[in-house]
Amino acid sequence: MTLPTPAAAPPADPPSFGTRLAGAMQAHGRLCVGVDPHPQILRDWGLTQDAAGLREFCARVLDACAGRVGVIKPQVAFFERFGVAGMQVLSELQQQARAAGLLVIADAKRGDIGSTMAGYAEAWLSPGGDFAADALTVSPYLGFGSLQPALQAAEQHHAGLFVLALTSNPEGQQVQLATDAEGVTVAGRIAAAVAARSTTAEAGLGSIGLVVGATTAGLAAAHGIDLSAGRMPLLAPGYGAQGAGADDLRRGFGPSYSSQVLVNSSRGILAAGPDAESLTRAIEGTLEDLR
Ligand SMILES: O=c1ccn([C@@H]2O[C@H](COP(=O)(O)O)[C@@H](O)[C@H]2O)c(=O)[nH]1
Repeated sequence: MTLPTPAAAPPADPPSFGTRLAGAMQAHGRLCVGVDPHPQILRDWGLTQDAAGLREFCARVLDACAGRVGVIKPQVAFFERFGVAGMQVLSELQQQARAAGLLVIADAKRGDIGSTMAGYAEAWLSPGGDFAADALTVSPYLGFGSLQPALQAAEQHHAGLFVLALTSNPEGQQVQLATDAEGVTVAGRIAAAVAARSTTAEAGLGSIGLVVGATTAGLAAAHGIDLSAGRMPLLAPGYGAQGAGADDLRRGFGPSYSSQVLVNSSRGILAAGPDAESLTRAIEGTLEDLR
């Protein structure tokens, strides 16, 4: 008699992005290093303006980040400018970073009508895809509802989204602080919509968060925007090169700072390179400043 082969146990679901992010922040602090290979930074680092220069830049940044920070945020624009070869380097960076235990937030700021949004979500969030990331930045300015396919994909793939709410650039306020008939700002409506979607079922943080600038966080309270609802992760660019300091972050985010805020610094860290020791010192000094 042949015995039936026992059914293999289904693979366990990975923890949600919010759980992974909370763990990474607990282990390594609240710094996200921005991987922004600006033309000037490649020049300053003595690297060529091509895919080879880009690849060397990424290898050095990755070496400095692995084991020291929990999260990196490649700026897709600076890879895209080198065409297919640049995007190949981005794909390699994302895969190597994730294999080294870093979370990767792809800063691609995607946003389109729903049917097209599904294509973007598949490209950036499907596990096994060339550009698979832990989380993606998205723009809600075609209407929050247009992000529905990305919200679904994030849930299906245990990934995260950071929805632009109150961006770090001053020009953003013309749109983001405009008010509707009830006097509620556009950013406030987006924050409320994200908070309603944020799932905190596992531990710590939700998986759908907001981008709120380190330079603009103070405007949230001034305009009645609740950033603490739903324990949304808050990605805060604008620290360092754009002028905001740790005091601005603490004041601007108030009680949300200690539990929800992941601070991005790109040029502020990269300006210390290419010397590995100086890069490491910049990362460690920034981690200390943000503690
Ligand atoms: O509101 C936003 C959203 C995204 N960014 C991006 O973050 C980095 C900031 O770089 P720094 O060199 O630290 O200023 C960059 O990739 C931006 O595109 C942002 O600045 N503000």
